[in-house]
Amino acid sequence: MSIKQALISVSDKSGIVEFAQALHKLGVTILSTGGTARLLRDAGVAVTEVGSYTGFPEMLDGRVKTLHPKIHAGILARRDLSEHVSALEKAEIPAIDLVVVNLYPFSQTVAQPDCSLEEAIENIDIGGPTMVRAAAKNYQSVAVVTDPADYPALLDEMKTAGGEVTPEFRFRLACKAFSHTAAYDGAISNYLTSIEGENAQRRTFPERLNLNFSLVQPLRYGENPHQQAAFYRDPQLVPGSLASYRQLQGKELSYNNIADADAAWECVKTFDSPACVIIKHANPCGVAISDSPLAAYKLAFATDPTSAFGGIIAFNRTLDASAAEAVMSQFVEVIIAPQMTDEARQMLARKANVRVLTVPLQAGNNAHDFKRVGGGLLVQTPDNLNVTPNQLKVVTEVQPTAQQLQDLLFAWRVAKFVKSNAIVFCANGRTLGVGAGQMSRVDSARIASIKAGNANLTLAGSVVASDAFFPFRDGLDVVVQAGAVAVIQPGGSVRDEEVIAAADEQGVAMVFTGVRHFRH
Ligand SMILES: NC(=O)c1ncn([C@@H]2O[C@H](COP(=O)(O)O)[C@@H](O)[C@H]2O)c1NC=O
Repeated sequence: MSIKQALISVSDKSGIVEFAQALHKLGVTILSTGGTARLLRDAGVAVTEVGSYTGFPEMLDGRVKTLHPKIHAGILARRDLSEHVSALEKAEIPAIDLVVVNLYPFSQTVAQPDCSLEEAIENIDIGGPTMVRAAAKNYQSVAVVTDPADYPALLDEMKTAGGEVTPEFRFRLACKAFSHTAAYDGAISNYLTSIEGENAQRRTFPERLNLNFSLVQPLRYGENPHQQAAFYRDPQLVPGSLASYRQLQGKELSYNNIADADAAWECVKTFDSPACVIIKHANPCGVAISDSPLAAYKLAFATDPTSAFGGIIAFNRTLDASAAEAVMSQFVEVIIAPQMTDEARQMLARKANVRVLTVPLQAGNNAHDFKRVGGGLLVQTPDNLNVTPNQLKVVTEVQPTAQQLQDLLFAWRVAKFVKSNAIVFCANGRTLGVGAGQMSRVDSARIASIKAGNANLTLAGSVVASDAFFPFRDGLDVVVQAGAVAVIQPGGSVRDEEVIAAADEQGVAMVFTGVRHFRH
């Protein structure tokens, strides 16, 4: 059936005038609430105010506007049931065929640091969700639009189908409407269960945590082929996050591709100089900074050419043709950069299967990290701490040189992205050997030095980072014997004295960060 009467009541008024004008041209009668009606009338659109339509003026500072049987019966009546149709006729209530509503901006209001509880409560929309839910429930007869982005598609449908909207489109709109009210109520619950005290102070973690993510795409499979998987993203896109990727070419991204691409992108983003990060199985197997993407790539690759095979490679600068050509000479699963030159894109296009992503280089962090455990969810704030040179404490007789200090900070940044226990040897802005994910720190130290040897890289004169303190001197002895002359670690072990003495005994410099970077 065609749309004859619409009710428009929106807080976000973007695009509403043009939309209402188009509806009016299509012969639709428009009902509207206070502010929306004023805006439409001023733009020359004929509207009937809800108060005069119901004969019941808005009251209680707008708390009651549309909450009236004439509105809700008009929305909820089933057009396929003669009893409903005749009940409307008997009560002289015209049907409402289209509901265009978006809600009071609750999330934006409570995001203000000085938002009071009273303000928050006043921004809980009551009449809006009631209409949205009514219209969505009755989607067989009513179309409901909660997102201005859907105005053009609705108009297109109406224009091509003589004022009608297809049942499929109405169903999709209804799904979106219920998701809209669910997210809205979730935000209210998160807020109310996180406040305490007279000043509505917010705790980081609400008593009820309502999460709201939207499907980007189902994935072919999960971590293994027998597992099903999908990728969801935060509807409030975090600036510069992997989820804002654009895929320029290549096969469909897999579950592991996305997880590794995230590790690569988060790591490469932390560097200011041109950097390249190569990830395998969630760990960096090569990281370097240099004066160009090509130079950084070559150094990163040389850390561990064997492991780099089939890696995920990220850059923090525009990928140019020379870097693209070099990367294409190895087997690579995913390439990520903020932009690509046209020449680089042509170069990459020669291997059509390689997945190529661009992600805007912006600073942004997830508010929370999540890890699922049996029957529960671990939630924490992200590890977005970066130590500065003045936070470092030299604990040995030998001081690090300026170059060593730079390399120690570089090694420390890399170690943050290596699974614990992490040991990272570096020199001159590049990794030389990475020991990752071992149950003992001393084994990680041995593995890192073995890997450097396998890649024909000398550790003589290198620096080394340990993501957490050395519990005994044995780990330190291994890295010093391998050639390290300066060490960065958090400190804080009960045996710090023993470890410092070991460093002094062997004439190496050691600095404490006072911060640990476990990563599991
Ligand atoms: N109280 C009601 O009956 C009611 N009916 C609609 N609203 C909301 O009022 C807003 C639009 O108001 P206005 O047209 O006055 O700018 C919309 O976000 C809509 O969801 C209401 N407001 C709050 O509950």
